[in-house]
Amino acid sequence: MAQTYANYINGEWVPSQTGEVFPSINPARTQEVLGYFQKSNAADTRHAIEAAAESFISWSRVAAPLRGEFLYKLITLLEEKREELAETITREVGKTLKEARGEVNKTIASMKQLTGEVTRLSGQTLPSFDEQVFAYTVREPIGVFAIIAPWNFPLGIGLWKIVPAILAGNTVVFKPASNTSLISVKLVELLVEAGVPAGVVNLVTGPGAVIGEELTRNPLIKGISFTGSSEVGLALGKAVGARGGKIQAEMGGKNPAIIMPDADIDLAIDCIVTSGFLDNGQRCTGTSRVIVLPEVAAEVKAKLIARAEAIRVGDGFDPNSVNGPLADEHQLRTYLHYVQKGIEEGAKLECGGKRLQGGGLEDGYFVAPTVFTGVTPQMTIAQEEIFGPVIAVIDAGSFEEAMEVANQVEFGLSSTIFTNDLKKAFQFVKGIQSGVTHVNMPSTHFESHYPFGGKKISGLGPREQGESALDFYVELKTVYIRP
Ligand SMILES: NC(=O)C1=CN([C@@H]2O[C@H](COP(=O)(O)OP(=O)(O)OC[C@H]3O[C@@H](n4cnc5c(N)ncnc54)[C@H](OP(=O)(O)O)[C@@H]3O)[C@@H](O)[C@H]2O)C=CC1
Ligand SMILES: O=C(O)CCC(=O)C(=O)O
Repeated sequence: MAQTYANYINGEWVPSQTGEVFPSINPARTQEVLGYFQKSNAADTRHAIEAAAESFISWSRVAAPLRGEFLYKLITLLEEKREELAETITREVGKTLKEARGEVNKTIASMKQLTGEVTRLSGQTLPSFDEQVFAYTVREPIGVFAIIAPWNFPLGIGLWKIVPAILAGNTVVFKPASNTSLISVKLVELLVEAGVPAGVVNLVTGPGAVIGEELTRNPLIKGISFTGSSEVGLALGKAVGARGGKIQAEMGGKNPAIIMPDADIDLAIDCIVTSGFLDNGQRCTGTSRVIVLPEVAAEVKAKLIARAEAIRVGDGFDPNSVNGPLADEHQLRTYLHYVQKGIEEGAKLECGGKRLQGGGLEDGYFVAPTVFTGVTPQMTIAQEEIFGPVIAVIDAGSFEEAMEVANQVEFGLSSTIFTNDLKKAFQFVKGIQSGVTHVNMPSTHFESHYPFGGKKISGLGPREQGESALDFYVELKTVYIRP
């Protein structure tokens, strides 16, 4: 019988007032329950919010450099438990062990980047018009923040939201994605072991809509940092904004890759396979549209299809697997829905497009990497985020048309172009409507010391990561002093 895990409120592991639990399962073997978690309600959420509000009084008064002390211990713990954490991620999300190790490594890099931030909580001093007046700005903590994290990078995204929030002197209520509750409990255990005081980080597991409603309505919550679907993120932004709260939402993408006639095609294909198919395309920065110029269209299509067909899908612990299963049944249904949509709307299904169930894959959410050609920019599979291993290849007659197609979506997170023409590369960088962009690189490439976030419906609020990481969690105070 799998273990039952509690919520973490005010420094104690406590059950939900509902008395109910829900399972988190292994998407590679759906009968395997990894643990049972609290099915929390509004009252549990209020309990966590009130504990966080009480702790804010003392935590916000701790000198900023001292608040950062826990981070050194946290990094050591992440390094010591690297393999155990990666294995938990593979077991719960389905991604291969190699990808899971990559997530842990990126998380450590991101935490290292944040170590100096508490001593860089700088303001400005500017000369006043009055020579008797000394004026400056300070950055102050705000109160309790809600952290709502997704399942695709449960350790990384959870920590790169929680840690800046508390470094800045705030306290948090953390609501992880339900299907990654186990790794999220482990994440909170690490913060506790690293010495984060009681009440500073509070964990509430359970249904997003129920917990989300209380987090959105409760005036003690000063802001919400969210990563997930645009549908939920935009709704949260509207609701929390209506009562004067803050929102930072990192949402979906429909990221284009343009392939120019002069591109190194093999490099382009390598990058697109990495960014579009690995992790089953379950990345907000994943390439889902390949826009190709006529001179190289046939070569690109043939090579992309061959590479998609060669991807080996299996349990994430099998060293021969390149892709594991999709994260859950919802993802499987979404994938099958969009495949059907693509066929119905007249795109040509070149490969994949189906659930894989033979040879030991019977009991998991395994699917085949999928390529559609003959896709037009208006088709649903060219417009909506699929978040699965599906690439839509769109033909464009010229660079100008390719740019138009690339920008003809509601999303604006990441993008890439493959070309050796410097002029075209700069034209692309200038004209593309995305928060992150690349030249001759995968659209998923990401380094935690640069700001990260999207334009259009891909992002709301200040950027995460880099030197902007704490911006969302502080307010400026302007001080004028006449001694
Ligand atoms: N930008 C990104 O990195 C991500 C994008 N997505 C996109 O979203 C699609 C659906 O995935 P899904 O996991 O359902 O995404 P959601 O946006 O529904 O979930 C993301 C997080 O929000 C929580 N949540 C759900 N509903 C609410 C609500 N009403 N109020 C507050 N919080 C809520 C979820 O909790 P719970 O798990 O309990 O529902 C989870 O913690 C994917 O197919 C993909 O397109 C998904 C994940 C990450
Ligand atoms: O690449 C990463 O580390 C995670 C970025 C992210 O949030 C995503 O692509 O979903």
